[in-house]
Amino acid sequence: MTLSFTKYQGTGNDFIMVDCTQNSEFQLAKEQISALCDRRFGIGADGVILIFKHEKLDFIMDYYNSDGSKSFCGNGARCAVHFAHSLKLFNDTAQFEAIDGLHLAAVNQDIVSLKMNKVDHFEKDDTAFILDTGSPHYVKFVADVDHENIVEYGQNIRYSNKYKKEGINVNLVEVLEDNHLEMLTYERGVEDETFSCGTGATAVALAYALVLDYYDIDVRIQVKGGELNVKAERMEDAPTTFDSIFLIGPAEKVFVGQIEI
Ligand SMILES: N[C@@H](CCC[C@H](N)C(=O)O)C(=O)O
Repeated sequence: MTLSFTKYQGTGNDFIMVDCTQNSEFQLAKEQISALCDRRFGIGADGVILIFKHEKLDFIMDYYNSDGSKSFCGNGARCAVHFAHSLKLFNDTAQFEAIDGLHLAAVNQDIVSLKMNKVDHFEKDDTAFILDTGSPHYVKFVADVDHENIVEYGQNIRYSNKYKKEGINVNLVEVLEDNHLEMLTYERGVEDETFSCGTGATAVALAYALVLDYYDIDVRIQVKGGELNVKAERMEDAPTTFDSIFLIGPAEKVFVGQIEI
């Protein structure tokens, strides 16, 4: 069978998009997803996203990591919104369903602003923060990310007894200046460093607010593939709760193609 796809990237986190709006039964096996994402023998990507029609909303986003596992992906969602916009599934603002529930988003040229779901608790693991921003994240502040080996560090945490069953995404973050951070991410499901992680950037921004006791959050975050912006509000009467969380950044169509699967 010939599969038509569109390749996207959002700050270097890259995805294979498949328009399934005319084929609600379409699915890919785990082995097919891994083969498509393979950077030597396939198209190459961190994940695959299937876009389906929704009865009431603008679309459904079905995200798969490169190993075929499912989760929510913030950068993938921003790219999916840009792709759905190019398919004319909505005008300026979108409402769509993903694995973690409903999301709102807006497109302005190549910048996509994505509303993330409320985060109402966090945990500490020694000095690291554990937050679920649609996918689970381990956030550790370090003095200088340039001196860190994120793959080695990430694998040690992700495959530790505590996390090996469910897996966790691991982020190392350096504070460059007030409200300006730099981060590295090791992603479960890709099992490697990625150039960016949207749910990770969101977790990092919330952890930063917890450390500095900030309530009005507006943070710029340098990732390997560019820059993301996270805005959020921390509730004065419930300080472990964050709402009105927005992940903002570029999403770019890279190429279109067809491949035999
Ligand atoms: N790159 C993503 C996160 C993708 C999901 C993650 N690998 C997991 O399995 O939890 C993002 O931009 O959020």
